[in-house]
This record gives sequence, structure tokens and C-alpha cells, in this order.
Amino acid sequence: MSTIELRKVTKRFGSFTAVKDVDLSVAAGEVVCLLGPSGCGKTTTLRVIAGLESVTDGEVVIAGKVMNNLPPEKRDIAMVFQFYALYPSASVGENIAFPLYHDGISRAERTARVNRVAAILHLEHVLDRLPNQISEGEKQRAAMARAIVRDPNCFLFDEPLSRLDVELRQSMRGQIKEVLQGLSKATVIVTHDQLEALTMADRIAIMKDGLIEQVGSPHEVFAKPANAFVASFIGTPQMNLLEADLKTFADGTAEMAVAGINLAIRTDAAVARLQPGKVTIGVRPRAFTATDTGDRGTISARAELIEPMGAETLIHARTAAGADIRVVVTRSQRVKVGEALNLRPDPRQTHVFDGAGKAVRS
Ligand SMILES: Nc1ncnc2c1ncn2[C@@H]1O[C@H](COP(=O)(O)OP(=O)(O)OP(=O)(O)O)[C@@H](O)[C@H]1O
Repeated sequence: MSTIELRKVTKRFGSFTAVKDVDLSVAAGEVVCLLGPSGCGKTTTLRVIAGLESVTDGEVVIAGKVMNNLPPEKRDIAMVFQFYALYPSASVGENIAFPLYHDGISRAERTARVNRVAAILHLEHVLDRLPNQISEGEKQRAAMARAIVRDPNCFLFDEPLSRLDVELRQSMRGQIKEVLQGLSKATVIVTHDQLEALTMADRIAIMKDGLIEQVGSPHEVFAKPANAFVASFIGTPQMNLLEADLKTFADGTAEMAVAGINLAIRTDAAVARLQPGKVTIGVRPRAFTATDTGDRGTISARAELIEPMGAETLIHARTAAGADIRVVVTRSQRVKVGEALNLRPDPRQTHVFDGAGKAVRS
């Protein structure tokens, strides 16, 4: 069974802990993306799975077997790096066949397998060419073909698309996803690009400072972020995180105010149970209604910068107290720089984070 499991994995480099107590399991046929800012420990986690780094603590289990003491070549894993490392003097077909030369596979079998993966990855027409005679996208597909030709237990990808231009990335994301869907292998992809993670992953593990902050489907991490970090990391434009004052009352109700304005937002039982004081409310830029008239429950702000985005417009607004708020409106709603806005957050789409940044859910 092609599965990957990390059990309380920690990796230290000297006194620095790059990966802390990470638990993660990837089922057969599942694609999990490790996503997070630079230096959060994504690549180290991948290298630990591959056996390119030893673990300091915990267990790496692949296909049900503890792999901690096995070298990379004994783990039956294929890894695709950011740099494809194709041999320049060998044809594309020979490059793809390379992993099969060590396995005592007959020439006929080798050719059959290369042809099969070349068909999956649409490379039949370039098999006889040298790597410098094919496009960047074809090089990336050749690297992937070389990884899947051996039929390994699992796949690991390290920033597989980072060297490609925007357009090619877009089409490759779909192609990789399609190929992986047909292979039924556990796959881990490292990326710092959320769009890549959102489109390719079945589940996303969001990392920060060596810890996994949340693991969930693309929809879950977007709609139900576990904490303020995940909330601000996932979604473009970024979610607004606004400081709010929470008051709770003896009858189990609560009120929240931003810059002194009481907002008609989530004040359900879970919020009312919090300690009164400072909390953070999270509102995505598309979860505001911008109205002309300021009435109860709206935040007053002034448009500072307007960014047309095609069908929608991104407005950077600022409150009198100096809080910046990003708002997305439809193109037909014309707003000018300097104009006063009254922003009403949709209560059903308002997130609340406690003093430690943890999401409060009812
Ligand atoms: N061999 C090493 N020795 C010491 N520190 C290391 C070593 N390898 C990585 N680190 C540190 O561990 C942390 C995590 O590195 P890692 O490469 O896993 O991050 P990352 O999330 O993949 O970042 P990026 O997106 O920039 O590649 C970083 O602070 C890095 O400097």
C-alpha cells in the first residue's frame, strides 16, 4: 500500500529545530501539499521523508514500514526536484529510461515502459531529442516521466513548477494533477505558492516555524482557518485581520467593536464565552458590503488606493484610527480615491480569533 506517515517527526540542525513534532499521514492516491513561507521547514520535511536527512526524533513510515534507518535508494520513492537535472548528452527517452537500467529490466520492457509514460505525459514526439532541444514545460514533464517510470511507492515533488513562467505553470498544474490522479500513489508536493497548493492538493498542510498549523482540504483551510496565521496566509487578496474590543454580558451575549464602532457581527455563544478584551476579527475582502450611508454596524474608512483587477476592483481603505482594510467590489461599483466608504462585514463570513490567534468556532 502506497502511504506515507510521519509520527512526531523532529529535525534539528545543531541547536536549531527546523521541523517540530510533525504528524502527517498521506493516503494511497492522495496528494498533500506542504505550504508555508520561506524557511518554515517544508523542504526539510520532504528531505526527511526521502531519507536525504536523518530524523532527530520520531518515525518516518512508508508503506507501513519504519524507514528511519534506510537510505534513500531503499525507500522506493521517486523525487522530482525544482532543477530537473536531465543528462544533457542523453536523449529524452534515455533520460526517462535511466532509473530502469539498475533494475535488471529487459530492453523490450524498458522501451515499453518509457513509451507508456511518454504517452501519459505527451512526450512521444520528443523522445529522440536532446534536453536542450525541448521546451521548459517538456523538460518538466520529462523529469516527471523519469520519476514515474519505475512505479515507485510514493512521489515527492520539491517546488516542481517554480522555474516555469506563469502561463506554463497554470497548464502544468492541471497536467500534474491529472497524471497523479491516475497513479494511486501517496504524493507530497512542497510549494510556497498557494494557488499551486489549492489547485493540486487533496489536502494542504500549512507550516510555520517548523510546525504544521493546519491540515485540511483546500476548501477547509480557506473557509475554516484554524488560526489567524492560516487565515492571512490563504486567500488572495489577503484576509483583513482587525483588532476588536470584545464585551461579554451576564446573559451570555457579546458585542464587538472595531475603532469604537459596535459591529453587528458574530457574537454567538462561543464568542460570548471568551475573556472580554482584545480579539481579532477576520473578514475577507469580498465579505464586505460597501455602502454610501454610514449606519449602525458599519466601519467608516476612506479609499486610499484603487486597483482594477478586471471584473472586480480592489480598494485599499483606511479607517480614521489608521487601520488598513482591503475590500473587493464589482467593477460596476465605481469608487474614487479619497471617497468615504462605509463597510459592513457579512456576519456569516466573519472569523473571530482569540488572544492567542486561535479560531473561535461555535
Ligand atoms: N543543513 C542545514 N543546516 C542548518 N540549517 C538548515 C539546514 N537546512 C535547512 N536549515 C534551516 O532550516 C529551516 C527550514 O529550512 P527549509 O529549507 O526546510 O525551509 P523551506 O520552508 O523549504 O524554505 P524555502 O521555501 O525558502 O525553500 C531554515 O531556517 C533553514 O535555514
